[in-house]
Amino acid sequence: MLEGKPLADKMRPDTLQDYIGQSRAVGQETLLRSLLETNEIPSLILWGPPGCGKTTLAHIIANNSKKHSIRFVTLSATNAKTNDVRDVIKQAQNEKSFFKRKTILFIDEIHRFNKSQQDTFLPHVECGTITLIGATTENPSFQVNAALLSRCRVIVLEKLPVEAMVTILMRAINSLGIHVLDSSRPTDSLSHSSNSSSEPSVFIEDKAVDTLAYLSDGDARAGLNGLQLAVLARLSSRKMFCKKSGQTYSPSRVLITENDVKEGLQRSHILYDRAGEEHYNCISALHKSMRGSDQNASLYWLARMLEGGEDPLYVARRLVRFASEDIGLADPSALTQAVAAYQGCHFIGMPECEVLLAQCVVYFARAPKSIEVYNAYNNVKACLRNHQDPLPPVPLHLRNAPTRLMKDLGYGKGYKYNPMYSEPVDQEYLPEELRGVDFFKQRWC
Ligand SMILES: Nc1ncnc2c1ncn2[C@@H]1O[C@H](COP(=O)(O)OP(=O)(O)OP(=O)(O)O)[C@@H](O)[C@H]1O
Repeated sequence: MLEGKPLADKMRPDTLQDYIGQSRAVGQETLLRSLLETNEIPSLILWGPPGCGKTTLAHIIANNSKKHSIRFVTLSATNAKTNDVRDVIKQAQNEKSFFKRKTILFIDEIHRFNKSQQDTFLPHVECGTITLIGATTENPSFQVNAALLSRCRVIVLEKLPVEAMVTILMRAINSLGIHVLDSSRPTDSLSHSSNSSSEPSVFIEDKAVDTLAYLSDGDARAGLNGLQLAVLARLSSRKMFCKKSGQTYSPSRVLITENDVKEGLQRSHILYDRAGEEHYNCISALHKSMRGSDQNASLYWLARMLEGGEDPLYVARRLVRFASEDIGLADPSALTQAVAAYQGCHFIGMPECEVLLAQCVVYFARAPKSIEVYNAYNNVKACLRNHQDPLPPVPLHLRNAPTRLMKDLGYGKGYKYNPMYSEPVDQEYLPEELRGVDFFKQRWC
């Protein structure tokens, strides 16, 4: 549950029953609630502060619409182009005329579209080709075209109150299997709980939950991601190297305190999707920055991953690969550095191991680079894979001859044992048909 997507995305509710707070907008007696229940969705502008549930409400409407065969298309104004909007509208027109299917178009951060982009969908909202749902943190009176605004119902969502935040956090805490510790009975349940599994039991102080709910300032995403980072940070620093025994010791219980959640909250805006695209984008940026010998960029991408909750061992594994792939024989000790950094991370965990990785990353950015071995090895692989006939036999003189029969068959015959010669030995080591090839110079495709 803690791996992969940010917790806030995983906890996004699918139904109105699980949508907490916002009773003024979607409470039992509201017009919007009855429209949603009868699936008569008008064009809407959802206006509210970050993390209060605008996208979540759109997601609930989407879920409901799909049950009624209504298409739900999402675009984000941060990266969609006018042509993307035109494509959606064209398809909506086809769906409407050929299959009588309605289309709801959700535009996140609609205020980022300029006036002429917003004008693109105005006539199509007017004639009912699309139902528009726009989400914005900005006052729509200033950021949405007056003509478009007049065709949409504006729904004002409020900053989530502390009680709603507690409910949302508690739901996540329960689904993560975390136990809440009653601070009026200090460490009681912590010391009496038994745990036979290899996974540690995670506890959170009740006052840490209250503090997190309070400090999230009505932003459920910040609260949930802050919780996730606090738990991840505690779990990775759980492994301690026990100097006396020389072994890794992992306590079976982990306690999340008020300080942990405060720290998690401070970093919640940089939490990123550890299984998604961002994870691969960042590691690729790190790899390329080191390859380009840019020590500042290398450190930046490293910190962005670690601060975002990345597993330090994942980064360390990439460094081991980099040491050979990009530095290679230009500095063979790079591999030793990378393996040492990997082991160091394994012993001490986060946050202590971050400086080990930083040292290694800067070493690599500054190191001379050579892809000679990497290229040559790829050539050998290509040579083997492209070989049409059966692969050539191992030359007889290179074969081992542990039995009499093998000796009689000529195994090892004529082999020149190099240490016996004071001069370079003239001897072939490749199969006959490859004599003279140079994998370091020739290129195999
Ligand atoms: N009212 C709510 N009930 C339950 N969970 C909520 C609610 N509002 C937000 N959340 C949780 O917070 C996460 C973030 O909310 P959401 O993406 O809907 O915010 P938003 O208002 O669209 O924010 P932004 O403007 O930053 O995009 C959701 O994935 C969900 O887990």
